Amino acid sequence: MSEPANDPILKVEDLAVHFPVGGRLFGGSRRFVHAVDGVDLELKKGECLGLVGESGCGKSTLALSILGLQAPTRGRILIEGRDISNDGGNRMDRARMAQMVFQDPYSSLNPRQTIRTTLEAPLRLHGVTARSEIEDRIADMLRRVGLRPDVAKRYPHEFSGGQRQRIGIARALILKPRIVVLDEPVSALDVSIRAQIINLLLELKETFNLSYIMISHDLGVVEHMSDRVAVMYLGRIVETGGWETIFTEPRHPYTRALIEAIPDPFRHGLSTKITGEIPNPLDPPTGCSFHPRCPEARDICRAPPIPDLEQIGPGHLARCRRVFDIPSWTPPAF
Ligand SMILES: Nc1ncnc2c1ncn2[C@@H]1O[C@H](COP(=O)(O)OP(=O)(O)OP(=O)(O)O)[C@@H](O)[C@H]1O
Repeated sequence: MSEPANDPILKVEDLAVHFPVGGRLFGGSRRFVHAVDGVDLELKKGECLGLVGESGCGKSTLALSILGLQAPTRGRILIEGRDISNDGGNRMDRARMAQMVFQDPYSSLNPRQTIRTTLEAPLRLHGVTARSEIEDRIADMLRRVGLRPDVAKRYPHEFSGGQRQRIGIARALILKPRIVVLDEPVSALDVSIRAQIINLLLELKETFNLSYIMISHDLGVVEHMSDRVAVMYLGRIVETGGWETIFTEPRHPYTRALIEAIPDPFRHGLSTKITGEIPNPLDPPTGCSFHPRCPEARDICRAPPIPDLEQIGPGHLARCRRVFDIPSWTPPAF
């Protein structure tokens, strides 16, 4: 993995996204889901940040805010130092800065459009109108993702899942964005071609000096791709650090449980399951929101307020009151 440069290309400061939901509390006040609740993070140039956590923890809402597709309730998003939190009028600029590769290559491409039309649309929208330039850029991008330029005249149904994901990657990169959000980019693909797509994404990151935010519930994929990892639970980051620190010395009991749940092929696909359900986000537990599922929870964990995200080592932060009291972690025996 290459050493990323130090400058942050993206800074997220105290970001919150609260969605109003049906029903009112006794007394008439509205109810809100706190999908993202006070997230701070930085993405350095050339870095891949893995964003992990179970379904419903707020990963997609955070990603959509970064892409400008979801207005924040509170906080700031700075791309290359510019606050873009509420500049909806600058969507065009934002599309040049940040793009997304979607999880499902089957539903993310329009079945009625040729690949050329799919790749041409963002170029035209951003003022590239000369036919020869459009042709050159489409052909170049298709080659970069490992496809022949003549596939441009074909339709999505003519391609396999892996080829469609290559087309999805070409669409995300055609405007030469600086940041790419990868939303579970290989989880819908055959296991046999996942490694090819992961390697392609790593190669393109170097070629175009991209910075990635990689969303996944699958820590196995994140381990391969990420320089740093942020673990989310119920709208908040509960642990963050370099990938090696997170995978070899996780300190938050939730991170440990996620790592222990990585399916291990040597154990015939068996893995430890995290016990209990994610709490109802409309009625979150007091104190540490993980305490009802945490094997290390004590009374102190149940008491308000919510624990802070505290530095526990170089570049390593965790949101756990018992972080220095709980036993050291032994990696699962493979
Ligand atoms: N538009 C919305 N209106 C109301 N609640 C929403 C909305 N979008 C998301 N939520 C809620 O916000 C919380 C976070 O959802 P989000 O989709 O961001 O989680 P996620 O971690 O990306 O999950 P997944 O991995 O399943 O995509 C969930 O409780 C979800 O039900």
